[in-house]
Amino acid sequence: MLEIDRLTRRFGDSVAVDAISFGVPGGQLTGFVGGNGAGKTTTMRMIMGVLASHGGEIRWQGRPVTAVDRRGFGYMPEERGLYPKQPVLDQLIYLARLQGRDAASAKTAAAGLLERFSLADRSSDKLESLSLGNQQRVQIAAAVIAEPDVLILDEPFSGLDPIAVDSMVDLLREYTNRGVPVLFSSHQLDLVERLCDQLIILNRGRIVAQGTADDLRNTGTTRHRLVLDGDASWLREVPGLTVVEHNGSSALLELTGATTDQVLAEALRRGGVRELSEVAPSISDIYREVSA
Ligand SMILES: Nc1ncnc2c1ncn2[C@@H]1O[C@H](COP(=O)(O)OP(=O)(O)OP(=O)(O)O)[C@@H](O)[C@H]1O
Repeated sequence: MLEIDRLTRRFGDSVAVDAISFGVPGGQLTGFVGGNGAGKTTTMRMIMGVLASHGGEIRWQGRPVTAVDRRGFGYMPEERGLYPKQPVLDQLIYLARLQGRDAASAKTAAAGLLERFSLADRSSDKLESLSLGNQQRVQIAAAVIAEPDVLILDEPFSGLDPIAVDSMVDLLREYTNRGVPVLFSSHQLDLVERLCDQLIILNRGRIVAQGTADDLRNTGTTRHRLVLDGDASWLREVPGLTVVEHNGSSALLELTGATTDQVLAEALRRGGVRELSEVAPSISDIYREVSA
């Protein structure tokens, strides 16, 4: 378990990360979401020790993390970090050797990862000659080449095509199945909702929501879909509800005082009702609610 305890970082007078606490349990995929400038990258940099913290503690397996522990952490930084002018395979072999592998096993591991990401035929090409998505795949390979104990990935899915997203997902699952804690940031909320065991939503340096997707959905506002025979625009005049969306005979409602029975009775009085159903909030809805 990786534990973040009241972690804080300032830049000048502004507090980029404000005493945040959360755990990244082994075997779980934890998604880190938040708008631009929310503090995700800053937090990940502090976890990796590439940026000093101004307060709080990071613990790995119950004690303060050390430089030696961090050598076993795989990291994909936001600024990426491989050499554009070096051949892809050589860079991965170099990284594997830095982790103490012998030449033969470093080459096997590097070639295996390139194969897995369908890049075997680009092994001797310079990184910069690959498309951005393929460069991204190599960066991911670099983060996992040493078979890390912890994985910290800053936007690993950005720029990936759907096939590459699937191989990335398989890879992350492989690590969580081995018991590795995985923390990744993303702006792709649908993906985060689908994948993560736990979500952490950050806003202006603070955690504003945390839990499983179901936990978060339960805290969000439930809405109602009402589909009528005729036009639904009269709903805008009804007290005790807000029309969130209106399209012809269909409306998405937030009840702010009115009950479903009252809405149904009024709708029936005005004509036919085809549907009245509860709509659970999506993670995007919750994200908007807590980040407002
Ligand atoms: N080196 C730095 N010097 C000054 N301010 C910084 C520095 N790094 C980050 N910040 C500030 O800290 C805040 C958090 O930035 P951070 O990059 O951690 O956000 P983020 O959640 O990763 O955003 P994004 O989704 O845009 O990558 C921002 O206000 C940013 O401007």
